[in-house]
Amino acid sequence: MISREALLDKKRIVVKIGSSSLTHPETGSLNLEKMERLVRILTDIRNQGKDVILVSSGAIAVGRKALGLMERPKLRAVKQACAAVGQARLMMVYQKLFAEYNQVAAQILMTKYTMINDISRSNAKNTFEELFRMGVIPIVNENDTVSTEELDLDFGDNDTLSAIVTALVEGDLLILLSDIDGLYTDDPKENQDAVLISCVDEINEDLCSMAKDSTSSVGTGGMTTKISAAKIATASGANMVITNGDNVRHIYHIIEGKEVGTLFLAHKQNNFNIMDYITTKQYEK
Ligand SMILES: Nc1ncnc2c1ncn2[C@@H]1O[C@H](COP(=O)(O)OP(=O)(O)O)[C@@H](O)[C@H]1O
Ligand SMILES: N[C@@H](CCC(=O)OP(=O)(O)O)C(=O)O
Repeated sequence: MISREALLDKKRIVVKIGSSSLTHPETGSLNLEKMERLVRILTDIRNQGKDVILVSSGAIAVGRKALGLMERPKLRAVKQACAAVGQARLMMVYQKLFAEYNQVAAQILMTKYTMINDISRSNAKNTFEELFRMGVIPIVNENDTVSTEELDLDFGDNDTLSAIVTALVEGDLLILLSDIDGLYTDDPKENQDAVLISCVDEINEDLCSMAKDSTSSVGTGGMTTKISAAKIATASGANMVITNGDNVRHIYHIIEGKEVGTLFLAHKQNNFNIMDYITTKQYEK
């Protein structure tokens, strides 16, 4: 068994939480108790002297709920309108919760264009660094309201975005909080014989074929996008863990080197270039 001691003393940690972990499945409303525990733990980790980033989904789910839409929106303009309403509400809740612990939080909304353009990418990196110096916890999401799917200029999912952010800030640990314990040999919702994989050393085709899309009404990408995220994060030099967001204390357990979820081991590529992982029709021209 591979020791997880390598996860001890990680200095720069990115935590991503998905919409299905943030909301109650029965009603689609925010799970405030879970958010409260998450905020408390992130603040505590920040208090230990670590740099922390939260990548939070939920803008569309929260906006949808606020606007009373029963179905997941399909039309882009409706999705983008939901995100405009939901992002503001989400940040209002985060700001209130972080303020209870006297922790300053910031909002960073990114699009793929932020990464493609050298100046915006450099500005984003400098902003993250400055926020770390100031002891602030940045809360990141895709700028869904203006992201442009037509030109493949959107990330589309926050698993990939969180890995790109990890690479950008040279983070050393990415934790994906999901609605499931980790990567299984198949989607456990479809296959009862699926078995949890504890550690992944190499992301090969066999592994990719185990990861399926999401079947939830709020989640995006399922395990497919988490594998894409793992490729980026591990190549950039970060370890990545997928774990169940139901128990946010898993964040502590992971940092303590305990066996939780699925660990993807870092394999830093010497010539790692983040742009190799950001493909758009426009960029390829
Ligand atoms: N091999 C697999 N192992 C685990 N979960 C899988 C697998 N393939 C597909 N899934 C699905 O991925 C879902 C988690 O992704 P998603 O719905 O996007 O939520 P989130 O963004 O909150 O993580 C699981 O609930 C599960 O149904
Ligand atoms: N940016 C979108 C979420 C995109 C996404 O990847 O969602 P999820 O699968 O819930 O992490 C939003 O805030 O609604």
